[in-house]
Amino acid sequence: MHIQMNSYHNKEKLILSNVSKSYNNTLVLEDINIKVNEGELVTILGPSGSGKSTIFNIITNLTQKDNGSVYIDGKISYMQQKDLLIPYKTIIDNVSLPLILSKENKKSAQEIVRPYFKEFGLEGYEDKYPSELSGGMKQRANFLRTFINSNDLMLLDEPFGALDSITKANMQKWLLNVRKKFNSTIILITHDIEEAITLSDRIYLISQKPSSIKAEFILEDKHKYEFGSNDYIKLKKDIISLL
Ligand SMILES: Nc1ncnc2c1ncn2[C@@H]1O[C@H](COP(=O)(O)OP(=O)(O)OP(=O)(O)O)[C@@H](O)[C@H]1O
Repeated sequence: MHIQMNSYHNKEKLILSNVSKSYNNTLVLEDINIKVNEGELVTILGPSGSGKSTIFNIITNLTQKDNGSVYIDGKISYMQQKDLLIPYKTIIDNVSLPLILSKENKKSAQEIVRPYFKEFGLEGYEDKYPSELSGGMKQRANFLRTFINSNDLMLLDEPFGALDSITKANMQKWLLNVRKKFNSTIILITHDIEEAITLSDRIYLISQKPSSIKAEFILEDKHKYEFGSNDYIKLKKDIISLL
């Protein structure tokens, strides 16, 4: 079980140095440099096809890099873009899966995950099936399963991409609260500029073909970037001008 409640130490949890990748002789990622500190929420922001998922696949070893190095301190969990809930298993069984895979018996796995259902807005849905949940709830269940696997270093690929704008806004607020409570380290992929500004401590802007990091934005004083503030509008303009 890897749920941790760390305090912020400014310790590096992930470093990608000069990572490059080609597919069929086409350079997709060129000299990617990314650093993530403990307790940070860092966003990789870029257009579709710019290689964002490939970065996550390299971090998790699903894809081999051609060059560069990857340093990881801790246990990674990965929430991929697609909904991976198993349709014929209940929500509690879906969420328990990482523990069962690490040899926990079903009953004790359920005892471990059950207390989190309230915090994740899933209370009362333990014994339902994925098809009985709304899109937002399914994503919270997906997120809880990822969190149960490890909240040490969470990789979230477009976690709210498929949601309507109201559900998305609620989920963003909810993620910020959960993240503050558990001090998780999170790297999140998005192509949504507003989402990146709302959620991030830091944003890496990735350009296209071949993809490299075009800019890094540090949002030191988060409350200055509240929706519609001068800093928010200026940052959005700066990002758009670079895309
Ligand atoms: N296994 C693969 N074989 C060949 N090409 C691939 C493979 N995986 C990704 N690519 C190509 O690499 C590029 C980057 O893909 P990737 O999925 O990483 O982008 P992305 O930024 O995550 O896009 P999206 O936001 O649409 O998911 C694309 O041009 C894609 O077609």
